[in-house]
Amino acid sequence: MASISSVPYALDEQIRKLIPKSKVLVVGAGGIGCEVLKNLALSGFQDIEIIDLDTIDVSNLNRQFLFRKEHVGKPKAVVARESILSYNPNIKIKAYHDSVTSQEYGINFFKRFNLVLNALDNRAARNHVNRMCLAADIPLIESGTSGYSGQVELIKKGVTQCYECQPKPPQKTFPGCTIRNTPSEPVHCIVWAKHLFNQLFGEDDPDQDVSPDAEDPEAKVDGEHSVTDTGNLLADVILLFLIKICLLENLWKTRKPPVPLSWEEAASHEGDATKEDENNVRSTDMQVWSISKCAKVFAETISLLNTDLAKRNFLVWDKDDKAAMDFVTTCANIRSHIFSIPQKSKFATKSIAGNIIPAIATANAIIAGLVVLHAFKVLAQEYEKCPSIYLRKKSVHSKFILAADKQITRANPICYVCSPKPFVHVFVNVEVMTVKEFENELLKKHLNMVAPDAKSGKSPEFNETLKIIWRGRDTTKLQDFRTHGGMPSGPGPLKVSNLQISS
Ligand SMILES: Nc1ncnc2c1ncn2[C@@H]1O[C@H](COP(=O)(O)OP(=O)(O)OP(=O)(O)O)[C@@H](O)[C@H]1O
Ligand SMILES: [Zn+2]
Repeated sequence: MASISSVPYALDEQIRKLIPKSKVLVVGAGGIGCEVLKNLALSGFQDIEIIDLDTIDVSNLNRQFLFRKEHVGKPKAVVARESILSYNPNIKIKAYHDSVTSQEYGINFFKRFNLVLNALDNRAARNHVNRMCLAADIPLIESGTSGYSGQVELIKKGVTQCYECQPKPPQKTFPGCTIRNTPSEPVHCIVWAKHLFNQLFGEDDPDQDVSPDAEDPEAKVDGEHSVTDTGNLLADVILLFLIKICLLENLWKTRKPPVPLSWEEAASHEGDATKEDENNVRSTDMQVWSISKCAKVFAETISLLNTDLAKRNFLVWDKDDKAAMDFVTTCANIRSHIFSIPQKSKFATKSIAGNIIPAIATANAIIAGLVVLHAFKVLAQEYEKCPSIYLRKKSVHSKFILAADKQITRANPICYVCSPKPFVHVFVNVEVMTVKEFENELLKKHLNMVAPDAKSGKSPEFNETLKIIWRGRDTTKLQDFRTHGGMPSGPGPLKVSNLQISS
């Protein structure tokens, strides 16, 4: 038998020497983040920082194994740090309970690390870290899972493509807080309605709790507010979820608050219904129902589902079951109306509801393992050995669940984020677009421009370099925007020196 000293090391000497000297930032301590942190600790990293904005929810416990029942309600980053220290008390590890998009975490914050590992669940935060790492020239390993699928990708300025080099399909998963507290799109209300169906009629699943999340760092509730027991399921549902959400005052400082809707109002309200047209021969499933119709169908469906439930232990949601689909359509539309979100037809709701994807612990573990294997190569600056790797469900065509690109993917030369001369050509109708809309719709929503170092005043390039060419038009409004438009120090890494606006 070979003695321990003769067993070869899994990692070569160069990497073994680099690991304890490297400083790593992990962004997100959720499903992938917990696995990544454990892998880092067990492979000898000595200097780690973690940032996560969320607190621990019961629904996280089945896969975010650094957290236990007694940690529910506590900040993920703080508890993750404590759990990692129990693996190895000698690690230097710092936790931030905050959003990585906050102005405190600007370019200078990122420059302190040798490597950044993303373990996030939303595109806005990913875009932000992408830009920060490009600006600070720090390698970033980007990762994500969606059900049984996943992906790991290296982003290194001047070597690989960046997170924003290619347009991405619409996002399919949503942060829990958005579903429970701050829906802004029809899909958020549809996911919520589906979870509510399971909570009322299905098997108990803490992952699908629809109660407003008072632990959301954006929210704050003063005291406990109990809801009177009306003995009426419909009224209970509306009261319980609406009163609570309206009480989370801090959520509504910068957003339009939800407007509670009583049962009486709902029964007579028309809402955003498709205009009734006597010549309209389209099926009712293709039309957006009025709120009064939603309320009527909702009440009928509840009684049907209750009768069904009396015969079985629980009901299983199925998009092809009429009552289940009527419940989700009407419930999602009533919630959308309350939150001033456009309503959807039953047909559109069905296609969205059929596409909702569960989180799979094993997929997170596999992806996190690959993240840390990539990290070793990045520390040795072997970037060419880090092509993107994809995890996918076993298919009839291939017995492999992992596939890697043949080589690293180079940057898109016209990427407006990472190309050496970023260029954005925007067409706007100056007769209708206001400066505020320009800022909110174009700069923030589409181009995702924020001012990360505004507080520290360390990224003044936006005002200096933004030149808007306003062909033959009155520029007064846009000059106002440049000087007082609320973007004091600009988008940090995204230089828009030759942004052109054409009417
Ligand atoms: N802007 C941000 N700054 C810091 N952390 C963030 C930010 N956006 C998201 N996160 C964190 O990224 C993590 C992503 O993990 P994960 O996808 O497992 O989400 P989750 O909310 O814990 O689980 P689920 O969405 O499945 O309920 C979460 O812990 C979330 O709080
Ligand atoms: Zn790019």
